[in-house]
Amino acid sequence: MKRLSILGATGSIGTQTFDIIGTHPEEFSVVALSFGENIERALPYIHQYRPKLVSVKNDRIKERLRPLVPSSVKILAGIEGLIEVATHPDSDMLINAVLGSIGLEPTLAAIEAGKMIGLANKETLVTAGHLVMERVKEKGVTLLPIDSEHSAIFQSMQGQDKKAISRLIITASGGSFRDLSRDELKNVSVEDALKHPNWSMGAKITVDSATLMNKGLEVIEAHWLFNIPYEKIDTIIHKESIVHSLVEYHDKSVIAQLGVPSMHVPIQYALSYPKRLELPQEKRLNLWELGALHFEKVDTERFKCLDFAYQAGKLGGSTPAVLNAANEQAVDHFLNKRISFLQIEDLVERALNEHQMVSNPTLEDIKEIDIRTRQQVNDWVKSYV
Ligand SMILES: NC(=O)C1=CN([C@@H]2O[C@H](COP(=O)(O)OP(=O)(O)OC[C@H]3O[C@@H](n4cnc5c(N)ncnc54)[C@H](OP(=O)(O)O)[C@@H]3O)[C@@H](O)[C@H]2O)C=CC1
Ligand SMILES: CC(=O)[C@@H](O)[C@H](O)COP(=O)(O)O
Ligand SMILES: [Mn+2]
Repeated sequence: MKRLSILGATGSIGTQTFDIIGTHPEEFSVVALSFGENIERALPYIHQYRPKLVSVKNDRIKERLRPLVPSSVKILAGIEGLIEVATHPDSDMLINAVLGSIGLEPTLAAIEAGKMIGLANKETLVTAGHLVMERVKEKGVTLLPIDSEHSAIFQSMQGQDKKAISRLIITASGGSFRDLSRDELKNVSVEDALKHPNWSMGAKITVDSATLMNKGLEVIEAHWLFNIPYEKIDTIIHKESIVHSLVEYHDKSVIAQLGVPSMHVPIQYALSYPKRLELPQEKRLNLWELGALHFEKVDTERFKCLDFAYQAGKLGGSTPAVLNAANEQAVDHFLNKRISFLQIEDLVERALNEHQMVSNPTLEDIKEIDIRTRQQVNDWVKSYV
């Protein structure tokens, strides 16, 4: 029985993690979980799995939750709570599915506590990949990808000679606006941005998918996870999201992982690794139903964020943390209808241009840069209106 801590339990990844736990109750239990504000969604999980510890976004939510759960459940709030969930002494593995750079510190704390980690929170590696991977190595901790592309790459590397990898090829659906012209992108709505063609995900990552920033974040995530230079990481548009990513080897052999677009598969693989459990509720991939799979080059003229991410990744130091913070804040403004879709990339570009890079940032540097960048973006947005 693997005992789990889950951050972001009420989100898209969090709830699909519970689907897997529910499918294999003999394999997994939940000792601690966190969520933000969605008490209604969290309550059934708390009552069914009886975690010892629950953490919420703030004291207001904590007070609302207290009378609704058994007194034996300890309730915490804020970043301290996330860290306690991530490092709970009774847990074997952390599933980090919280949204945003707030996920970094709990990941680092879990590594220090020697926990196995299933990582959906890509912001952890984007903001501080150098710190995270150094500690992973030193502590000998197992860090397993949940992001579908990284799970595909990881699966395509099993049993292979890692030194013989010549290229990673990360597939991108192209997002909600894949076929729109630059001119048409000027006036797209939030509602349209949230209509992802293939995946049902949280709002922020769905917008990132539409700007192609998600692919940019994934390039940086792959660089750190697999220790591959940026020059050897390619991206390609694949509108069906069936080939989840590919690994090319020196002998030009290319190994890929395929499947219907469902996060159940990578979540379960991380949970059960190195075992493969049955996944009866998931659809089979019948290629004959699709007939054809399509691939095309990414148009970085129409979607600038992917290039920004490559540039930030290559510059390194504190630059990816700025990219991420500016993007998180800009997407939040877009979702709240304060800025237009293309202003997301303007704000990210401006933040990158104004940043004085710190070459080997500490956790404290990164936290400070994250706060400062968000403030800058907020000030710029205020000046727009
Ligand atoms: N969704 C997907 O298919 C994929 C997601 N990912 C990554 O996984 C992560 C989660 O994404 P997704 O599940 O889509 O996001 P969601 O927005 O669906 O869920 C986010 C979760 O984080 C919680 N949360 C948000 N802010 C806070 C906070 N300040 N304190 C505590 N908890 C908080 C939310 O709580 P509440 O809602 O209760 O407020 C919710 O449980 C992201 O890093 C994303 O990039 C990666 C690959 C695929
Ligand atoms: C499911 C998943 O892993 C997402 O990150 C997905 O990749 C988003 O799709 P695109 O960014 O390719 O549109
Ligand atoms: Mn992904």
